[in-house]
Amino acid sequence: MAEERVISKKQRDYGSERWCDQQESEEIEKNTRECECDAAATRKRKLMEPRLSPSISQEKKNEIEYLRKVSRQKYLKKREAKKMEEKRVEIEEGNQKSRLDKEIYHLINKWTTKVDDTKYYRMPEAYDPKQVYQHYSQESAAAEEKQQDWEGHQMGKATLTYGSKNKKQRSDDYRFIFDFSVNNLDQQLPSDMLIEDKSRQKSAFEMLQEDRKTLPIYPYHHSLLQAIEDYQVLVIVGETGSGKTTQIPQYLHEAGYTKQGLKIGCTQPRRVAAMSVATRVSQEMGVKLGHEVGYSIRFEDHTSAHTVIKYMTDGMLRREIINEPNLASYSVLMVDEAHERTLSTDILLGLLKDLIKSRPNLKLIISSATLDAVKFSDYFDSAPIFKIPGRKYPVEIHYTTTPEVDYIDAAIVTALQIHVTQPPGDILVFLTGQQEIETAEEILKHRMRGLGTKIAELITCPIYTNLPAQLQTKIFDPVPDGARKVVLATNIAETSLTIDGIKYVIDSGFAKVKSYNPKTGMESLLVNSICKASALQRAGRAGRTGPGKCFRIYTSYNFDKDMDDNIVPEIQRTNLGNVVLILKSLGIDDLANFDFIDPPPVESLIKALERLGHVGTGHGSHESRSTLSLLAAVSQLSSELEHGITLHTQQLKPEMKTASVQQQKLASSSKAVKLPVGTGFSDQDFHPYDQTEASDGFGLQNTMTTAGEECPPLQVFVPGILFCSCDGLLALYNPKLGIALLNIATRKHRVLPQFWSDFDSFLKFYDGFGDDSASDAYKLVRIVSSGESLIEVIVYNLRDNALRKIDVDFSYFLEIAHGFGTFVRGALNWLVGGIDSDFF
Ligand SMILES: Nc1ncnc2c1ncn2[C@@H]1O[C@H](COP(=O)(O)OP(=O)(O)OP(=O)(O)O)[C@@H](O)[C@H]1O
Repeated sequence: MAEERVISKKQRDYGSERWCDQQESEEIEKNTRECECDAAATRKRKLMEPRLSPSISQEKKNEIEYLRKVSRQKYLKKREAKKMEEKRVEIEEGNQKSRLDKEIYHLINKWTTKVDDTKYYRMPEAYDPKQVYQHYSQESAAAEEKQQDWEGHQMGKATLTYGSKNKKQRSDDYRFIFDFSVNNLDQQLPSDMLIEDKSRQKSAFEMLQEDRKTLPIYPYHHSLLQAIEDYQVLVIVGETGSGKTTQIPQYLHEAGYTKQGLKIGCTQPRRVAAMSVATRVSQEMGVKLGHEVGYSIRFEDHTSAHTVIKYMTDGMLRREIINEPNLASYSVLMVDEAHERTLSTDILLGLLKDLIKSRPNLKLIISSATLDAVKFSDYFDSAPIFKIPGRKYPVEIHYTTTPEVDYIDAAIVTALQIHVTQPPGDILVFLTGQQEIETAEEILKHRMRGLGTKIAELITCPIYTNLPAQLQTKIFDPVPDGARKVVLATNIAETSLTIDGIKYVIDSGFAKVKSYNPKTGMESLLVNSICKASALQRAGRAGRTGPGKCFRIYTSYNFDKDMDDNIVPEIQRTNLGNVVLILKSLGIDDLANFDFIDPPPVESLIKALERLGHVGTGHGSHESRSTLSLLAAVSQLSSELEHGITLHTQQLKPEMKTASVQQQKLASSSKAVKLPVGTGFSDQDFHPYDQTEASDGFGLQNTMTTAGEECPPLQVFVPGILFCSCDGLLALYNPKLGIALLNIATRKHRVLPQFWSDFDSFLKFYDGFGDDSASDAYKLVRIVSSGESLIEVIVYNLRDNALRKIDVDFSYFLEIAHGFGTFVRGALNWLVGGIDSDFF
C-alpha cells in the first residue's frame, strides 16, 4: 500500500512536472507566435518601404533571431520566479532535502529581493577598475557619500588644474633615473633630545612660549644667569640651535638687566642674521619689532627709545663706540658667533676688553657654537666657560663615497634626488657666490622641465649679498602645498639663521673667502674649502625646526683630514690698511700695542702705516693728503645720510674738515646725492634698475659720447675714485685737474668743466641735481676699496633704501681703462673702509 502511495505520489509529481513542462512549452510557443506576429508586421511594413538593401533576407534572419532571444529571456524570468516560488513552498512545508538547497534558496532570495527593492547601477568599468563603486545603492547615506566621492573624482579628472597639487604623492609611483647619482655614507650627529609636535589648539604665542621651554638651554637658564651675575666676562659654548642667540638676551631681560633704561646688545657677523633673529625674539616676547626688540644694521635702524634688546652687526657696534665710547647705555653685550673671527669681531673684542676695565658693571658674553673656547677664555684673562649640552633636533650627516669633480653639478643632482625620493621638507644648498647660484638655479629649472610634470613643483630661492633686501627675504616665504623650496645660498645663510621648513642641507664644502697677497698688497675673494666649524654650522641649519639631513658633497675623509678646525681669522687675510683706517677712525693711534686676539705681524702693520702715510696720513704731499681726506670723507657719506652719525672731524686734517662740512650739507638734504647717469649698463649685477628712468638723465648721455682724445690721460685722475653711477659711470678726481667721468660701458671719458674741478664745486654739482624729484631712482655708488682682482663698489638705492655691494673685476676695469692710457695698478690701492663684514 505504502509502495503504491509512493508510486502514485511519484506519478502525481511526474504528472505535475509534465504538466508544468507542457505549460512551459505552450508558453514558449505563444511567445514565439507573438514575436512572429510582430516580425510579420515588421516584415509587412518593410515591404511597403522602398528597398534599401539587397541583403534584406539576412536582416530578416537577424530580426527573428533577436526576437527569439527576447522571448527566451522573458520566459527564463518567469521560470525563475516560478521555481523560486516552488522552492519556497517546499521549504515552508519542510520538504527540502539538503541544507545546501536551503542555503541556495536563501542566497537567491536575498539577491533577488535586493534587486527588486533597490535601484542599482553598475559603474562603467573603465572609470572604476578596482570596482570600488560597484553595487552602489542610491538610497543609503553611505552610498550618497560614495557617489559624491566618485563624482568629485570624475570632476577632478575632467577639470584643468594648475600648480603641483597632489603631484608629490603621485610622484611616489615613479622612479627617476639621473645621469649620475651621488652616493652617500650615513653618520648621525648626536642628539640629546627629541621634541614632539605641539598641539595645534594653542595660540601662536603660547606655542612659542612652550617652544622656548623645549630648547636645550632652558634647563640651564638659572645657572647661566647666576654665572653671568658672578663673572664680568663669560664664554658660552653650545650646539647650534640650542638657543643662545634668541634666549640669552630674553633671560637677561627677564632677570632685570634692562631696568633703568639700560639695553642688552647682541652682535652678529651678518646683517640678515641680525634682522631675522630680532624678528623671532620680538615674536617670542609678543612685542612689535622695533619697539622693545629691535635691530640695527647699516642703513637700517629698527630701534626706538623703548628698545631693550638690540641685535646689530658687529660693524654697527663698532661705529656706536665712536659716538658712545663707554657704551653707557648697555648693561650686557653679547658677541655672538665669535668663532667667525671677522675683522669687526676681532677689533670689537679688543675694544671691549679695554672697555670693561673702565665699566665693571658691564657684562660681556662671548658666544658661539663651535668656538675655540679656551682661546677666548685665555684672551679675557681666564674667563669661565659655560657649556650648554645638547641640540634640539638630530641631523643625519651623509658624505659622498668618492670625491666629486664638479661640486655644483653634484649639489644639483643631490637636490633633485632629494626632491623626488625624500619626504616633504625644504632644501638649503650652500654654494660660493652669486654667479654659481645663478648657474645652479638655471640648471635646476632646466632639469626640472626635463623631468616632466610627474613630480612636484620645485621653487628656487637664491640668497646672496648683492641680492636686494626684499628678494633676500623671499627665502622665508612658505611655498604652496605640495611644492618644495630649494634655497640656494652663499655662507650668508650659515649662522644664526632659521629658515622654517628647511629639512635638507646640501653642503658643497666651499666658500668664497677674502684673501690678501702681501707681496702685491692686493686683496681678492677666492673660492676655498670651508673649515669644520662652518661645516657644522651648515649642517645645523637642517635641524632647526625638526629632524633633518645634511648631504655633504665631500667624503668623510675630506672632513676629518683635510679641513681645518676653524677659519683663519680675517685679520690674517686682509690688507692691514683696512685695520689701520678703522682703528684710526676710532681714535686709536698706538696700533702696535692694540690688544688683538691674534695680533698681525708688526712689520705688516708698519708697512700698512707707511703706505697710508705715503698717501696722506700726515707725511705725504698735500695732494695725496687731500685725496685721502676726500676718500675718507666720502666713506662717511652713507653713514651720514642714513644715521646722522656725527663725523669725527676732530680727527680729520683741515682739508678733510672742509669736505666734511660739505658732506653734512649733503646729508641734510634727503635727495642730495644723485648722480646723473649716462648710457645703460647691462651688467646684471646692477639690477633692479629701470633703464627708462636712466635715460632721462641730465643731458650727460650726449656729452659722454664725446671722444676722449683731447682729454688728459686717465691715469692722472687716479687715485681719486669718488663715485660710480649704477650704470657704470665713474667719477675720478684729481685736485689739480679736476674731475673726470668715465663711462665703463662706452669706454669713453670726459673731463668735467673747470668750475667743477674742486671738490666743493663737485658736491654742488651733485647737489644741483638733488632737486629733481624725478631722479629718485638713481643710486649712489661708492667705491670703498680696491684689490688685486676686485674693486668693491657700494650701490645705494635711494628709492628702496637698499644697499648692495658689487665686486667689479679688476682686470675688467683695467681692460676698460687701457683705452685711455696706462692705468696705474698700484694707484688703485687705496683703502677707505675695506670690505666691511656687515655688508655680508
Ligand atoms: N625664525 C625662526 N623660526 C622658527 N624657529 C626659530 C626661529 N629662530 C629660532 N628658532 C628656534 O629657536 C631655536 C634656537 O635658535 P637660536 O638662534 O637661539 O640658536 P643658537 O644656539 O643661537 O644657534 P646658532 O648658533 O646656530 O645661532 C632654533 O633651533 C629654532 O628651533
